[in-house]
Amino acid sequence: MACFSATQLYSLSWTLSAKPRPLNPYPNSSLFVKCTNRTLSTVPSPIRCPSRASIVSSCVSSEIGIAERASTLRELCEGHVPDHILRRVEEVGFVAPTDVQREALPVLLSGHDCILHAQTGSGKTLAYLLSMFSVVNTQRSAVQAVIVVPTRELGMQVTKVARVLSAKPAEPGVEACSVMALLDGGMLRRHKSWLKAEPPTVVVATLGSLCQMLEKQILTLESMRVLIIDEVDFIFNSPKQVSSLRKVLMSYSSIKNRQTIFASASIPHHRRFLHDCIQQKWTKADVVHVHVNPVEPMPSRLHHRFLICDKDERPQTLLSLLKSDAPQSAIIFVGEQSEKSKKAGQGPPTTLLIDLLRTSDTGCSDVLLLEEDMNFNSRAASLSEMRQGGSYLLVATDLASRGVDLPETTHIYNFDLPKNAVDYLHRAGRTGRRPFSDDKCIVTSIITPEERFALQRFENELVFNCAEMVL
Ligand SMILES: Nc1ncnc2c1ncn2[C@@H]1O[C@H](COP(=O)(O)OP(=O)(O)OP(=O)(O)O)[C@@H](O)[C@H]1O
Repeated sequence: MACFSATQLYSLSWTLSAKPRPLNPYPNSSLFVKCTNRTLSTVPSPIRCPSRASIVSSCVSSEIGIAERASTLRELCEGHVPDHILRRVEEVGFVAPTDVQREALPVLLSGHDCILHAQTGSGKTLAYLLSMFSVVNTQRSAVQAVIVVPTRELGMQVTKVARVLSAKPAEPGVEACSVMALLDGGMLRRHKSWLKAEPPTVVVATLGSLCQMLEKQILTLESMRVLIIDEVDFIFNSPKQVSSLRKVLMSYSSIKNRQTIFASASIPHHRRFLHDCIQQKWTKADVVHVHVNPVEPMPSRLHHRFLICDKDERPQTLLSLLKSDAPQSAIIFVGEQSEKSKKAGQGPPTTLLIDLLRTSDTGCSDVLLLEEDMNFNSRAASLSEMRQGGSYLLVATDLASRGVDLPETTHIYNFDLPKNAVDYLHRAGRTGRRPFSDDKCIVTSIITPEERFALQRFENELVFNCAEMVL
């Protein structure tokens, strides 16, 4: 049987295949794939262990029954998730489950390891947080859950949602669940004392900071019940992060009573990933792949357009587009500055664009920037300004393309075309983030004639139609 290491797999440039793969390359592994059409397909289980497949299969089938009957999050979670958390979830306004929550929660709450694979903005965060709250014990003074995220921005967002849901309940005797954000750029010295003196129940961490704490043995994985890796494909594909992630997963694999959850809207070559999970013991062998909307990787309410112009006409084209669209709130994605342009002493393309937008009449008073080169405080300030409501134009690099939840965003503009289909999917997914809304959201790519072919490739890989527009 062919065997790939994760590094080999993820250093290859990934292409996202929307069609199910015709062959299972790993006939000896037991993979359980659960899709929205409620069919549970199990790839033939090992001859070595035939009974395990049937046990897991019947267990997951009965869970599907629960999901079919439940119309509220409470019905799905009652008996597993503490009541004060469920009340808080309802107060916040989450009553009906989204598709991924309906599909995944029965699997997660039964303790299975799980790969949550569903469209952007589909509510994967709430699914894994509810599952996490069902296993942690706030009476114990130990870190019992770690949520790994690729960026500080996503970490702050997840921490905020976790804290809102676990806010101190009114009833006496019920402990609030403490959540620590252990993120790059944070005050690690302060966190060290906090971890030693009064360990939080949950830690939301970027890999750099998490590994520092693990190496210094300020944090150990022994008391852990659940490890969640959000945007897992991004982390595996990041040369800076992949080796740390593999180390964490390897140490965690020796923990008894553990649950592992991976989440992303894109898991290219997911069968290989599942196989690696089992073979490398990142998950238990009965890991379930919850794959929602496998044939439609992007939300259908996104409308995709493109506009062709020469490279140096793009700034004026963008201004004309903004004038005609008059977006309430928009994100304009710009590519990273090339080495050539840096060496030539040119300013970063984001700064040039910001200057242009601030001096032009775009009808939008708040023009903000989010990119890697900014200091962490300025990055946080940009995000919090957008979250205060009102209208904004955000100029951003791909730093903003993963996980960032700004539900007010109605328009996405690709000022530079993303490098690949996966990046297109995540950029486009920064809009259309209200699960039960039919509001039209628009994704527009400004391309040169030579880039038309690349965009067409994205259309084929992600199964969507991009309509040409003229101004
Ligand atoms: N049951 C629900 N009812 C209403 N809104 C919900 C529900 N669950 C989640 N949401 C909202 O949906 C939005 C998207 O959720 P979330 O950020 O979890 O998406 P995601 O699946 O993680 O997306 P991405 O892959 O882009 O990170 C959030 O604004 C969240 O508050």
